[in-house]
Amino acid sequence: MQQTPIAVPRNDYRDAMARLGAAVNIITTDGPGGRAGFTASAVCSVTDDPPTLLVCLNRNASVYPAFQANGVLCVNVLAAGQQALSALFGGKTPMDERFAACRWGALVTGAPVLDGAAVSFDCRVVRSTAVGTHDVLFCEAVAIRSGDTAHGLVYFDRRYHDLLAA
Ligand SMILES: NC(=O)C1=CN([C@@H]2O[C@H](COP(=O)(O)OP(=O)(O)OC[C@H]3O[C@@H](n4cnc5c(N)ncnc54)[C@H](O)[C@@H]3O)[C@@H](O)[C@H]2O)C=CC1
Ligand SMILES: Cc1cc2nc3c(=O)[nH]c(=O)nc-3n(C[C@H](O)[C@H](O)[C@H](O)COP(=O)(O)O)c2cc1C
Repeated sequence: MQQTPIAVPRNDYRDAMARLGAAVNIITTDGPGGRAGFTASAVCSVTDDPPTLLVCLNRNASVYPAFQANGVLCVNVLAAGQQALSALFGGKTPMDERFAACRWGALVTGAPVLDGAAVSFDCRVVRSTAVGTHDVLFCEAVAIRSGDTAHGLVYFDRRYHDLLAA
C-alpha cells in the first residue's frame, strides 16, 4: 500500500536543524562582481579527490550576485572567540562595515582570507545546483591556510560554543 508523504512544517525542520551542531564560516569573494562576504553553517566536505567542499547560498541574499559574478570564494572557518564576526556577516550590515572589523589577506584566487581563522579554503566554484531557495556551490580548493589556534567554534541550539582543546 502506498503511503501519502506528510510534509514537515518549515519551523519544525528549523527546530530540528538547530540541534545539528555545525562549524561557523565566513564565506568571502572578490573580483569583477565586487567584494562580499556572508556567514554560513551549510558547508561540508564532498570529496578529497579533487578536494571539494559544498556551500549553500540563499539566492535572495544581497551577496548572491557578487558570488555568481566572481566564481571564486574562500571558506574561512571561525575559531573560538570569533562569534562576533558571525553576527556581523549574518545579514543587514553594509559590506564595508563587515570587512572593516578584522584583517584580511589573500592566497591564489584573491578571495579575502581571514586573519585568525581556524583554517581557510581558497576555492574556485566548479559547479552549482539550485535546490529550493538555495544554490549548492561545489568549490574546489586551490590553496589552504591553517591557523595557529587549536580552539574551534560550533553553532548549536542557536548559540555559539567555544571548543577548547584539553
Ligand atoms: N542554511 C541557511 O541558509 C541558514 C540561514 N540562517 C539564517 O540565520 C537566521 C538565524 O538562524 P538561527 O538562529 O539558527 O534560527 P532559525 O530557527 O531560523 O534556524 C535554525 C536552523 O535551521 C536551519 N536554517 C535556517 N534557515 C534556513 C534556510 N533558509 N535554509 C536552510 N536551512 C535553514 C539552520 O540549520 C539553522 O541553524 C535564520 O533565520 C536564517 O535566516 C541560519 C543558518 C543556516
Ligand atoms: C549562524 C548563521 C549561519 C548561516 N548560514 C547560512 C548558510 O549556510 N547559507 C546562507 O545562504 N545563509 C546563511 N546565513 C544567513 C546569511 O549569513 C545572511 O543571509 C547573509 O549575510 C546575507 O545577508 P544580506 O542579504 O543582508 O547580505 C546564516 C546566518 C547565521 C547567523
